[in-house]
Amino acid sequence: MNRQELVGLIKERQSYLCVGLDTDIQKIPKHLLSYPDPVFAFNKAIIDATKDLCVAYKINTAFYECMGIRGWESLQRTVEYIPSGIFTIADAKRGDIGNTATQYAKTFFDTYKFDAVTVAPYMGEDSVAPFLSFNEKWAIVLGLTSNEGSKDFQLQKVGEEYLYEKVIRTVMEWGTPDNLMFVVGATQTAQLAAVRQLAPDHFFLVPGVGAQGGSLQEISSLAMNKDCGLLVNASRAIIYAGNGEDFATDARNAALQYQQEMSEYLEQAVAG
Ligand SMILES: O=C(O)c1cc(=O)[nH]c(=O)n1[C@@H]1O[C@H](COP(=O)(O)O)[C@@H](O)[C@H]1O
Repeated sequence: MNRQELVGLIKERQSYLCVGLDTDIQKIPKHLLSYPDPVFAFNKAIIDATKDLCVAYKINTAFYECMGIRGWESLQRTVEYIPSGIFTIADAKRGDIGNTATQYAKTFFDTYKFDAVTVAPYMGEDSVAPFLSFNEKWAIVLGLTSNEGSKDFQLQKVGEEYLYEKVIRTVMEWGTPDNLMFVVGATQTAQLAAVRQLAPDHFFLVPGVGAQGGSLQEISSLAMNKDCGLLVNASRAIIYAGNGEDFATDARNAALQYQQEMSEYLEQAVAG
């Protein structure tokens, strides 16, 4: 999916919600365990219940890889089930030397047909470049993450600036706002305005609302740009909103709350 299509989808749906399919077989409702592929059965119900409210789904590959071949099958069924026209993210946080990175890019873009992959930039340009060489595909590079450990490296000063600022500034030279996004954690309130100033045109994938306590209101007021420029992810707060027979209805209600709030912020941005 290209940028124009993504921006159009956000406008049409009045939503910048990304539903995170971090599907843990230990946490899904027990009645699904008798299905041939319980993880896919869960994801299918969540997708059916939320597909008109979100603009993206993020599949965190860890939750699938840990189940071996069965997990990869659930992942494939899930990504194929997501309606075309919705942005799909493989949250795989890959990063390796160039020829290996090329194989990772082929895995997620060619074999599984995702629109985007999350990429860890620690190994430098040759590890990121292969993800930027596919038409209408995206690398979503870790910029400033939502977790406590972001203090260990990302928020250390390198000369006058934080390491994360140096990373974002450098990585921006490798791609364009048409094929490169950054991960920016919703919990990083003090830094949100600075990150937006650093990368005014890029989309940010923003995890950390819901279970990690980040505020949708804050991220929206501090980091929205003229094209919205945000994909805000919530995983546990949506997919585990309920745990009974009607878990999908509970997930829909949680997603609807996010979407309604987002539509207000989009309106305010247009008005202001
Ligand atoms: O790249 C990510 O998606 C990511 C980056 C980050 O800084 N923080 C973060 O939580 N994530 C992912 O975003 C999701 C957050 O899940 P919830 O906290 O349940 O909404 C998980 O899949 C995390 O792996």
